[in-house]
Amino acid sequence: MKSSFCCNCSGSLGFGCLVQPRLGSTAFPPTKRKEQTDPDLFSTNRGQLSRGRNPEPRPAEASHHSQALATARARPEAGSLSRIRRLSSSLPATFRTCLSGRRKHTYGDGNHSCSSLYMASGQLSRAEALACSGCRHACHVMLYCDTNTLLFGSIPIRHIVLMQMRFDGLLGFPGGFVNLSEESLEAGLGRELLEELGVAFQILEEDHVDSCFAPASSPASSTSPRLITHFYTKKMEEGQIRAVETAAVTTATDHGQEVLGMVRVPLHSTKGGGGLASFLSHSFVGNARFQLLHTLLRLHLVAPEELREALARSLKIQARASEELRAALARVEGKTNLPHHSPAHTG
Ligand SMILES: O=c1[nH]cnc2c1ncn2[C@H]1C[C@H](O)[C@@H](COP(=O)(O)OP(=O)(O)O)O1
Repeated sequence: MKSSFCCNCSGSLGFGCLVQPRLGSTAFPPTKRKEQTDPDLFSTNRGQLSRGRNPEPRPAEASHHSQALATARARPEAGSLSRIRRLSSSLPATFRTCLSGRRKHTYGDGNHSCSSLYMASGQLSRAEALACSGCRHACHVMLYCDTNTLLFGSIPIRHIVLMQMRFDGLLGFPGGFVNLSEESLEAGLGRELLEELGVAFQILEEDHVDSCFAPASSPASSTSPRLITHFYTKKMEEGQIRAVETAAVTTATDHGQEVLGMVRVPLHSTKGGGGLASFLSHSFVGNARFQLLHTLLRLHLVAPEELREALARSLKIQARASEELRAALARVEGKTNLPHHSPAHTG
């Protein structure tokens, strides 16, 4: 998570080493990603100006520019970056602040946000994201593999998907902030992965899935530069995933500090309604839950109907948890019915 480039890893695990031998890190080469895509529950309309299934009214003066921008985004090759910049400079001032990264983005009735005004769910193309000089950038990756392992000898696990428990108690993907003045998105992500997982990865541009304006973490953060999160996926072999899990607790410099542990996402459902539903009811950092859900569908790791069911159960689990928390808080505040606290036993 921090930018120090220290690694005290053990020897190579046989996938080739991408860092200095003295670092002795495990390393994984790039993999060619051939992932299927399809229309899904969480359509992101990547690279388009459409605002999804519930379009909001668009100010008339913006529509001409928006159409031109849409065309530029739709054809990301051949000078589109400069074209997007040129077009954005001709946008009304309120629209320009969106692209320049400052979070002052109210328009008209004040209810629209940069992401909802003319971008679907805050989604933006890679070129547009890179053109945002005033934005901060963070990259995260979902590492996953297929598996034949059976839980309790009968429940197929099907896929291993890695996330991590962060220092702040939230679930997220490995990765972190990237400094675009010093490194590319992928190089920065590789640096973060080395720190957090103790493994050198070569993440490629073709592993990039989407870029998105992050939701504001608090009202107080409304004046700070906007954060764009870039999301990647990387399919690996099961042995490589196991090696990552081992390195993450043995050689990663961030282990026990910024990263409290790697976790596998349970994709199955137990008879009692646990598994994926329980996992989804936990707290996630930023838009990590959305990234997970979208990717599970996009890669066909979970069927849409299974996911719907898990989400419905998840809401019930959360409602129950809210009740428990409210009751616990009432007990703590009222200091009634608390378990009797006795001095430590001395034996
Ligand atoms: O998994 C994630 N998905 C989307 N956004 C994320 C995720 N993890 C963190 N974030 C957001 C919120 C954080 O403030 C920034 C930076 O990420 P982080 O991993 O905390 O960065 P450092 O390791 O401290 O560089 O991105």
